[in-house]
Formats: sequence, C-alpha cells, structure tokens
Amino acid sequence: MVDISTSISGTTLPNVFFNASGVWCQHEDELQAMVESHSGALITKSATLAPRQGNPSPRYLPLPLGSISSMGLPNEGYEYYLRYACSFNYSRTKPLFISLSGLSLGDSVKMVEAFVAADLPCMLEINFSCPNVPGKPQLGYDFEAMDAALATLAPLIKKPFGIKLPPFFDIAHFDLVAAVCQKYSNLAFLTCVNSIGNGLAIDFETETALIKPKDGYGGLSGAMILNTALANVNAFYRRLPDKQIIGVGGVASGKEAFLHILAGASAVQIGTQLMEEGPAVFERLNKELAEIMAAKGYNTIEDFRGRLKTL
Ligand SMILES: O=C1NC(=O)NC(C(=O)O)N1
Repeated sequence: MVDISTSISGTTLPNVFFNASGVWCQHEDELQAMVESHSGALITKSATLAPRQGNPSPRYLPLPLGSISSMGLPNEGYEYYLRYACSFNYSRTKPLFISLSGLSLGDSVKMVEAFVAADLPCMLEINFSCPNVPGKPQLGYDFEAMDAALATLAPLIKKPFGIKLPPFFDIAHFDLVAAVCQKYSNLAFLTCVNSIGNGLAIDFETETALIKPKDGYGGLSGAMILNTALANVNAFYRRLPDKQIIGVGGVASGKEAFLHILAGASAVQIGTQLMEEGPAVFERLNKELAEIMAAKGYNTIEDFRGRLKTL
C-alpha cells in the first residue's frame, strides 16, 4: 500500500493535495466542504484587512486549456478567517493554512500581528502575487519591496510560514528571488505558482473580451501553465534545499501531481480543476497518484520527490 502523506514544516498532511487559495475557501461552508473532502489540508481565501467585494463579473471563466480569472481579492476580511482559525478543530487529520494578502505592508503587519497574538497551529501563506487588484502592482515582481516586506514580516511571524509567489520566466529572477528568500530562516515554504498575470481571452464571434474586469485582463491558470509551474517548482527546489516547495499550476490528474513532486514539490495545490470538478476531485487525485506510484514502484513521496533527471 503506497503512502501519499507528506509534511510541511513538520506538520503532517495525510495526503499531498489541498486547495489553492482562492478556490472553495472564501466562506465557512466552502471550507467545511474542504474539511469533509479527501484533501490533505485546506487553505483560506487570501484575506485583506477589510472585506472586499472584488471585481465585477464575469470575472472567472474556464478556457479550453485552463481558465482566466480576475476576482480582485473578494474576501470576508481577515477577522472572519481569524475567527474561523480560532474555532477550527486542530485535532482533525488535516491542517489549516491561512492566506493573507495585505494591500499595503501596514495592512499585512496588522493581520500578521493578530494571527501571531492568537497563537494558533495554523500556518500562514503570505500572498505576494495577486495580479488582479486594479492599480496594485504585485509584490512578487518587485524584489526589493518583497525583501523589505519579508524583513518586517518574518521576525513578526517567528514560526515557520510560507509565501505565494508569481511565476518567474528568467533564470536571473529565480536566482534573485531565491537569494531574497534564503535570508529568512523561518520562511519555510514557497508556494509556486500563482496565476500567470494579465492574460487576455477574446470571443472570436463577438470580438469581445471574455471577462469584465480590467478590459478583460486576468490571471491564466490550469493546463496552459503546467510547464511554467513545473519550472518554478524545480528552480526553487534546486536553489533552496533548506526550504519546501508547494506546487500549484495545471494539476488535473495524478500524472501532473506526480510531475510536480518529481520536480521537487512537497505538497500540491489544486485550483482550476477544483473550481470545475468540486471537492470530489481530491478522492480521484489520491487514487490516481497512488496508482502511478504503485506502477512505478514508489512507496512514499520521498522515494521520488525532486528526483527529476536531466539529459
Ligand atoms: O492571488 C490571486 N491570484 C489570482 O489569480 N486571483 C486572485 C484574485 O484575483 O483574488 N488572487
């Protein structure tokens, strides 16, 4: 019997799969469905200081090879997720992650201070990479600002935490971002990747952009970003041996999950496929990954994690 459990910063996940922040996690009923699903963990929607309605609809659409979305950080405000984290039953088999996405460093500090004061077992994933808030350039592409944010937040958080990064496309950027991350010993994991920002999907017949926000510009996710996601997972796996990578991007079956783990991922988040299939996707992914591992003779995740071969 193969074992698809894993651990992040010493916290055990009964299996490697959980939701990508933003999908099936804005409201308590969605989070409860995640608790009851076959996921190995759950993460909340990126919280801002105040509740947000987000961008006008249509703001999410499946595409032939994935999806385009420009939600604009709709969320209930961080206190809603803090209350949820305070009432969460941590004796359950699966851990809770909390995503925070401050619209300013000051906002991030206030939210982090509140969670640190609550001293809960949940782990923070600080979102540096939302591409869809009009007028807000994402921190993940401003390396000095990201370094400054980490210099403020890492000491406040004290415990192990993670960051959600955008995809990078230049080897020099992998090097620069890894050098920034290496400075923070309690930065324990990197979640790679957020959507590829500001794509444009157009309807051929109506000659119109498919989503409303930002003249139709939105984050690209799903199958079309799998190979970019694998590259980012592996690039940071190679550069940061003391940290863990959570892989996200283009996982629709056990096969893509296997590839993310082979590239170095210690856990795998599901976004577009969860949006399209619902929480039942996790039972299928568990089964498919276990079957692939059995067929290849691997008993645990660590038997093949990061063992990507090159020519
Ligand atoms: O970090 C995010 N990434 C996305 O692709 N979309 C959401 C959002 O727009 O809320 N946030």
